[in-house]
Amino acid sequence: MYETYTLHVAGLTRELKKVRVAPSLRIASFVMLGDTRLIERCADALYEKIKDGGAEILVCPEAKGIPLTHALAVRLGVDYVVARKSVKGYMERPIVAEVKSITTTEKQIIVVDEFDAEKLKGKKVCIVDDVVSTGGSLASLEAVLKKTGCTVIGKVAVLLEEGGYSGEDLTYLERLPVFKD
Ligand SMILES: Nc1ncnc2[nH]cnc12
Repeated sequence: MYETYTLHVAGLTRELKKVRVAPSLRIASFVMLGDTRLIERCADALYEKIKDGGAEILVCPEAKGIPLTHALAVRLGVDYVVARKSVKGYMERPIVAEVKSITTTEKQIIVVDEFDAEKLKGKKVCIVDDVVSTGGSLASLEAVLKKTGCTVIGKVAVLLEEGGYSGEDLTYLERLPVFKD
């Protein structure tokens, strides 16, 4: 049996499973994939916070934040790019950076290919993610984006997890604790 953490976000309540990610660290697992009501409500709430920010395109790291990014992009009337976590066979001249993550022990990468880089070039970009924890994915994504010639004008997430990222430059809805036991 799992213990749970009760999350209140965007007017909804969800029970998150506490899962162990290290010998003395459990996180409350936040998976919004497939939860249509939660995705839509969070997109509404984030839209209200960033609608006047001037974003011309959104970027999200795959995978859990993709439906949220789609919902937010529709509200803003813009397109989005999904930064992938592996180099695909069809990618031309991929731009790659390494990622350090709280949930994954293996080495991870983040990658945008030339086709997506072209969409981003010269644009005002807002990065979207479901949870920001250590900020590792954000930092790697920003390193990749720098090489595409776009300008990151904002960063948004549903949750800021107590994982080391200051959150000063992040627009988010709620904070999420971690459990050191
Ligand atoms: N609490 C969490 N739930 C799901 N994914 C995460 N990534 C980092 N922290 C997370």
